[in-house]
Amino acid sequence: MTMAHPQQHEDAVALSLRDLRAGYNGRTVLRGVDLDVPHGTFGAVVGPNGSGKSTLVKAALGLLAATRGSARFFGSPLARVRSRVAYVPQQDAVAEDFPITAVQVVEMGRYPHRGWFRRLTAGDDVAVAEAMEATGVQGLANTPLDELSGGQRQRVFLARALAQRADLLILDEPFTAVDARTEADLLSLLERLCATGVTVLAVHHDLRTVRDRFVYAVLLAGTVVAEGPVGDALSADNLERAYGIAPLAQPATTVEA
Ligand SMILES: Nc1ncnc2c1ncn2[C@@H]1O[C@H](COP(=O)(O)OP(=O)(O)OP(=O)(O)O)[C@@H](O)[C@H]1O
Repeated sequence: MTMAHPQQHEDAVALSLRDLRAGYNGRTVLRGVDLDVPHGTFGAVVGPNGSGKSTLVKAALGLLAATRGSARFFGSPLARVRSRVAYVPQQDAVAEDFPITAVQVVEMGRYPHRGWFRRLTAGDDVAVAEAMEATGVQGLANTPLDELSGGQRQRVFLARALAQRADLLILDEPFTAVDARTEADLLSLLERLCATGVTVLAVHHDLRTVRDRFVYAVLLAGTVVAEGPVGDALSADNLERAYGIAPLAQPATTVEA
């Protein structure tokens, strides 16, 4: 029997996972995942390559069927609160030959509020324009997606999530294709969003950035090794348990996870 989600004030916990298990083709890659991501936190999911970070995100969002366990968002199944949860997929998951312009991608962020077949309102147009400005892609509005660089595309998908004005933003490796300056800009943007009460949960491989900039971390290695305030979750002991080495003690500035 799976553990029940504890009675929570619906806005205290943005994402709650209980005994989540998921995998591919009969192979389990994630098991026994219990997690409570506090609402309003700036959170990262870290762990070695293949530790199940993307799998966790996809299973939580129902993009991959969990083989056991459950996920709740703000105390409810995702279907009940879909407009409150935005997702920025890993860029290699985005079809490059999708015949669509940048602004059309960002407008998709409004569909959870409007439905697919309703015209966008003036309010939707404002949300789209603000999101494109915040991510610096307003000049690319009419450029086809397949003509954008990887970094530009990443900004456009972040703009789509911002346009949704969701309460929880889940991002899978949002900084992989962007340069250091853009990463710093986007991190600041996410921090500002967080300061307005939005929960951010980003899969991120750079442990130093996570330690320096994030507040909350989930450390994964096929299951949750640690979860909580960054300083506690990423303790030397926990990192050693997850990575088999003490990554932050290494001289390199980043550790691929
Ligand atoms: N579509 C898929 N089909 C089969 N196996 C998969 C699939 N996606 C991921 N896997 C496997 O599941 C395991 C976990 O993958 P996942 O992408 O969740 O790891 P990750 O922690 O996000 O890795 P990385 O840091 O390399 O992005 C890996 O062994 C991977 O090979």
